[in-house]
Amino acid sequence: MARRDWRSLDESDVRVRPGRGSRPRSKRRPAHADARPAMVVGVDRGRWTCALDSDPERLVVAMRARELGRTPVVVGDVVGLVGDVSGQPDTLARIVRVEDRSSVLRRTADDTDPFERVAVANAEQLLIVTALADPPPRTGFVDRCLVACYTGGLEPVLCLTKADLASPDELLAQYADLDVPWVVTRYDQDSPELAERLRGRVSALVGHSGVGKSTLVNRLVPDAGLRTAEVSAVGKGRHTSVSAVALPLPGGGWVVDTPGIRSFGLAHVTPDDIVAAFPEFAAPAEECPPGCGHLGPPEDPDCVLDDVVAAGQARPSRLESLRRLLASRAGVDAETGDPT
Ligand SMILES: Nc1nc2c(ncn2[C@@H]2O[C@H](COP(=O)(O)OP(=O)(O)OP(=O)(O)O)[C@@H](O)[C@H]2O)c(=O)[nH]1
Ligand SMILES: [Zn+2]
Repeated sequence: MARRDWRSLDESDVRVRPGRGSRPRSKRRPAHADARPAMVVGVDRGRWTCALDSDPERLVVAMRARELGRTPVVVGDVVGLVGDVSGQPDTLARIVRVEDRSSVLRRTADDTDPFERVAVANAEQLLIVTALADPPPRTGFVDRCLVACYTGGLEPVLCLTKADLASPDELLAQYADLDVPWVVTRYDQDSPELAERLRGRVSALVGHSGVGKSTLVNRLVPDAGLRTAEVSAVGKGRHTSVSAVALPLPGGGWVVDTPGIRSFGLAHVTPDDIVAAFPEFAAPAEECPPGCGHLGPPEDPDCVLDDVVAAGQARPSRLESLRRLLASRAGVDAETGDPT
């Protein structure tokens, strides 16, 4: 990446002209110092739709510059653009740099692509959309989302829909020990609380089919369908599965819808990555035998985390929650034993 090259310059790259003042001049200037910052809001077959200065009204279509090499560029990425950034029809800018990411969500490997790839970059929070009924909540799915958040650097938020059909109390009780923020919604009412939580931030949304995610997005983003068509293949009559699309919120901020993403890739996540999200267990876990999965007996009979609870240094329910997440990483629903 151009920016890395520039950062890695050392004294030998700087030439001081003798007798001409003391201003050092670098032999190589940072490539494309004039590149304009933009956020990627949609990706479709070798074309990236970007919002110049993160302004949803200034969309620019870009291709990747050859110098980027294989650096992946995904929705949410902050990129540097050069060339024609007018956004006029049939113009094409070039992406010359991708800024470091503050968070990542990986999609699971599937039949068409055996690798877990980053699907969304730089989202601050993940809205885990789950219906309270019809379809019934799947805690295995929620748990996998939580693990993806803890290891990808996002704040999780439980978004419980269809509150007109069932009470959230039972589900919330299961997550009380994890201190996950939550909002409850229903399609016949606005949720000022949710709007407030999303305002000015980049939030990814994930949920199974039928939980009411489209209903939610349509309520939050005026012209959501039109916007989606604009930045994806949908409007061109192609039937490609859209990986992710960033939609602007009227009050500022973005929601990143993730159609086609059913779950997140956790194959790269280790048990210790998950334990790190539990401060009271993270340090003691270092005393566990090498390779301990921290599940406790019978899988991990010498795991010390049980001792932490026995010594009164952590609540038993916290260890239960931690172990439920550890089990979800393995792709097995802790409740039903079914694959998630
Ligand atoms: N009772 C009730 N039904 C709802 C609510 N929100 C959505 N629904 C209904 O649930 C069904 C699914 O809603 P969608 O918004 O299409 O769900 P989705 O998650 O986007 O599902 P896909 O489009 O399949 O991805 C529709 O029939 C909605 O009318 C709600 O708050 N209460
Ligand atoms: Zn252990």
